[in-house]
Amino acid sequence: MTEEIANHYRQILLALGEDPEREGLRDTPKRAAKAMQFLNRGYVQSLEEIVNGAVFESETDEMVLVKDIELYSMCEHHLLPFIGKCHIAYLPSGRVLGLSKFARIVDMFARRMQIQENLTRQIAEAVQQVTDARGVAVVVEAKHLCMMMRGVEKQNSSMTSSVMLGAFRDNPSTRQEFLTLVNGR
Ligand SMILES: Nc1nc2c(ncn2[C@@H]2O[C@H](COP(=O)(O)OP(=O)(O)OP(=O)(O)O)[C@@H](O)[C@H]2O)c(=O)[nH]1
Ligand SMILES: [Zn+2]
Repeated sequence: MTEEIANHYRQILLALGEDPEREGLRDTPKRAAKAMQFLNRGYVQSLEEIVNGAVFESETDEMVLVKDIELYSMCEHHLLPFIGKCHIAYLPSGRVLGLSKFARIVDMFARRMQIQENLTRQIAEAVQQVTDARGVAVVVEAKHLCMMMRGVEKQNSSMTSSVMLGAFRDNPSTRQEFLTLVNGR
């Protein structure tokens, strides 16, 4: 599979007028293929595998917030990166999720071709699924290279997307508490 992707990169370089056999580019198709596979490895992961049973019984029913999870994803329209942060909160109902697993869930969905809105929803639904929480809130803030280095060329714009499930959707004070915690840096 790496070899097949590398062959396509070789064709792209040729079509761009480059010489894929020149010294600096000789290994580039293979490197680029490996990099692209890495950036899309989320397709070959499953939620069960990454959570790996790290869901623990707990009496707590207070909001848990994991803030500033770094996020690197690929815009499915331009195959260019978008880069940002993800904040996840949930209201446990008898079970809590291992802390590192939030970052792993973010990565599993970010390492695919995405648009930010779908990524945000997939993260929220996965956390809901594994914790069976009373509510889940996810905010993603990201900068899209497709808007920065090409197209409209806006260097300072960023996009914020959110998904609120359960109590975060139904209860304005729960939602407000979350937004205050996220914005209070
Ligand atoms: N909603 C949303 N739009 C995105 C995301 N990533 C890229 N886009 C947008 O997808 C749109 C694709 O628009 P098109 O007009 O088909 O493509 P284009 O001609 O390359 O558009 P420009 O970027 O405006 O030059 C653009 O407006 C992008 O800014 C994302 O995560 N969410
Ligand atoms: Zn794009």
